[in-house]
Amino acid sequence: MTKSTHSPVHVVGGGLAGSEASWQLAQAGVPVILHEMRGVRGTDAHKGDGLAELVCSNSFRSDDATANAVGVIHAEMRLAGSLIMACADKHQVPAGGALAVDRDGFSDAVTKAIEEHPLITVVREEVAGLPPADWGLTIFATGPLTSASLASAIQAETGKDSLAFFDAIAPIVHRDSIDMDICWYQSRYDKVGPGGNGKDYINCPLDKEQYDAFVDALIAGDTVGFKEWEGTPYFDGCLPIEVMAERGRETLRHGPMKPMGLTNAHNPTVKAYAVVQLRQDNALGTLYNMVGFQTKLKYGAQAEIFRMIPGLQNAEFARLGGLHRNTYIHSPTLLDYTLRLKSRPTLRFAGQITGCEGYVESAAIGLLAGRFAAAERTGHEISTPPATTALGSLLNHITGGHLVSEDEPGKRSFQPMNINFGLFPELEPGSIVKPEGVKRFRGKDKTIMKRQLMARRALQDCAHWLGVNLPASDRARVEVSVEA
Ligand SMILES: Cc1cc2nc3c(=O)[nH]c(=O)nc-3n(C[C@H](O)[C@H](O)[C@H](O)COP(=O)(O)OP(=O)(O)OC[C@H]3O[C@@H](n4cnc5c(N)ncnc54)[C@H](O)[C@@H]3O)c2cc1C
Repeated sequence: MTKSTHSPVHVVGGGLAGSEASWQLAQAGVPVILHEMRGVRGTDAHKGDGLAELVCSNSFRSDDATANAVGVIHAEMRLAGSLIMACADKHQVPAGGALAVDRDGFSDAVTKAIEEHPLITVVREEVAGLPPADWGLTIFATGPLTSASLASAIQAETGKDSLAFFDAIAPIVHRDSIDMDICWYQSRYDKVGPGGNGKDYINCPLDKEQYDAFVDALIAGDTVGFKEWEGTPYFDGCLPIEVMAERGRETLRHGPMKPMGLTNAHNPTVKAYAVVQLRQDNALGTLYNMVGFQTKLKYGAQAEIFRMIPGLQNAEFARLGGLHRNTYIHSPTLLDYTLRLKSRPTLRFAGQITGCEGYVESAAIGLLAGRFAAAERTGHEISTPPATTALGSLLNHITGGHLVSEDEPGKRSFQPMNINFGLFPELEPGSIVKPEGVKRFRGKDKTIMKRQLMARRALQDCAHWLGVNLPASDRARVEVSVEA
């Protein structure tokens, strides 16, 4: 390892995040020792030894940087010199508007670039505990399938409740798609919690007929099974909603759908038979999660069944529910804004273990962790991305943009999340205006324009942050055009 006067940064895990973090460090002139256990020890999902192996689908999802949050984060990562995006672009296979890759070609390209970089040394070994003090700056990017011994060591450092082994994810809905002519704001028994005002929840009322139809649909809905190695992690407070429905018709009415302590603001004299509650999910108030609605229903079935709930008939889901094996830390309480562990600031976390979700998001957080560690190692001030960018929005979600809820003090309200426009700050009031010459400017057109404006703002702010010019390529296009 030559040509650098800096001491190395250690990166643990050579997946999407660890490879990207290593690349960013090395490109900034900082030597890296990358520890990857595959080669000596496998995981339950990876098949080979290549770096950045895609464990399931070969898609990086939408590549539309003009109106899709995933496309925007692709474009921002390209601006920041991402290795993962460069290799994905080089090994792209046809997939309509999505960016899909030849998985072996992609992983081989990442492995070659990392192994041939003069400042990176790859060591094939399991890191079974927290590093010795002489390692200095270290990034943990060991992913959703972090080895058991390392997970125990992280848990010992961060506390029993700070590491989750399963996602128990309730669906998250864009607030502006909820019909407030049917729903109303109210906390159960008007309870005022810390920072609340007695109106912290959105409530959706069901009468008996609607409730019965909903329970029937849940019981009949298609579900996804657990993989053999995942086990069946049902534990108290985390039963899938369809399993509760199967246990008895009234179970939900006495559980997550209980109507007690709530009065329908639109119809105060009629008591709802059951109520679905949604709780604010991000500090911006743009996203709401369906309380207690973790589920193993297939995605298509979820959207259809949850839109049966009065007020959610047009619901747009920022993410659907699930229950999966996934190791992740409670980042909002554990990490600072530059992804450092507060209790031990020489350690950073990156990738899915921080509570982001998806290949692209994991690589994006790896990119940030690598840049932050490089700045720290080279004695520069750490520059964080503006909150208006996709990178900044995701970082904000991970490190603190969530809410600590009233009745679940803190811990469980942080859920892994894909990038989506609900994580972006709202536009300036008055930004969305009917284009000249357009006769009908419907709600759908406004939503499209909002996304386009958020995408444009993100790319411009990201280019400014990085000190680069936006390329004139289609991918980084920022024009706004609303079709009516
Ligand atoms: C079964 C499954 C399917 C998924 N499918 C998709 C999908 O289709 N699309 C999508 O966008 N996302 C998917 N994900 C989610 C997620 O985006 C990916 O898991 C992604 O690879 C996460 O990137 P990462 O770099 O954080 O972790 P990984 O890519 O998993 O990389 C972590 C690396 O750390 C290594 N490691 C672990 N412990 C140690 C240790 N103690 N010492 C040294 N090395 C260690 C592992 O071998 C691995 O190479 C899936 C996740 C799982 C578990």
